[in-house]
Amino acid sequence: MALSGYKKDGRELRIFENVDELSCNFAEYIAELSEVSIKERGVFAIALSGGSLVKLMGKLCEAPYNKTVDWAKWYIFWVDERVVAKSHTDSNYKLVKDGFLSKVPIVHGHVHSINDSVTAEQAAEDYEFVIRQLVKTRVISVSEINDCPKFDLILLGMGPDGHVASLFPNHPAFNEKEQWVTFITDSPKAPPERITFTLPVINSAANVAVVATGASKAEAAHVAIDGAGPDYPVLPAMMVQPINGELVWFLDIAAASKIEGANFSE
Ligand SMILES: O=C1O[C@H](COP(=O)(O)O)[C@@H](O)[C@H](O)[C@H]1O
Repeated sequence: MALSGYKKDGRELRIFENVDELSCNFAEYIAELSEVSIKERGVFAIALSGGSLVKLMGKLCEAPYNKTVDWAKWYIFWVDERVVAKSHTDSNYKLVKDGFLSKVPIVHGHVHSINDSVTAEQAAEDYEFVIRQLVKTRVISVSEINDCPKFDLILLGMGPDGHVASLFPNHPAFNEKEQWVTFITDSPKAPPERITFTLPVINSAANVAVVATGASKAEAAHVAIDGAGPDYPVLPAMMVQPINGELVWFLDIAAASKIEGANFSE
């Protein structure tokens, strides 16, 4: 049960005493959205980030979800990826494969990872092409507002600097409005070469979750949720504002400790 769950400026904040409780609620949230989407559209198109998020999805691989979720209808994408071999320890694909995909029966052909044998620029172009084909066949829905893909769910982690996906503060990729998938070759966090969904794609999703745990994320969570002060750049995390979708932040107490008005009584 969340210590605190409330709406703030159109986004729902769910704050948990510890990561175990957060993980339980997070799994329930994903399973419920999967059920709704499969009922409405026959498929569930979910885009995952890497980082600490993947471990926090662990309960989905356990009972009851391993048996109750309709895994055959899931289509998997990556919100961002490091341009390294799929077997490399820095690969978000490898992280998700080892921590999630290898534990649930998702159809191999429904797993859409990047081409890791080309440049970052080409990988971004190829990945956008794949997504465009799947929008045409409506495996991925389309936004009613713009021509962007409308993923059923986008899962984002947040770095201590307030980055989401591979959109970093003060980096030009953060302002990309035309492409669905862009690339960077100078990521402030290693490895330098990455591809990433752009903000218009993230903000066109039907549902977006941002997950942040630990004290190192407290300042960025405060700035992203309460708004930037004069000393702060605009953080990518604060620009996550789905146009026509639902946004939920999942935080543990440590990450939520600086949020104004966060109420930790049950
Ligand atoms: O580099 C990345 O970092 C973010 C945040 O990672 P975390 O370990 O601090 O949660 C992650 O969401 C992104 O996918 C990844 O490429």
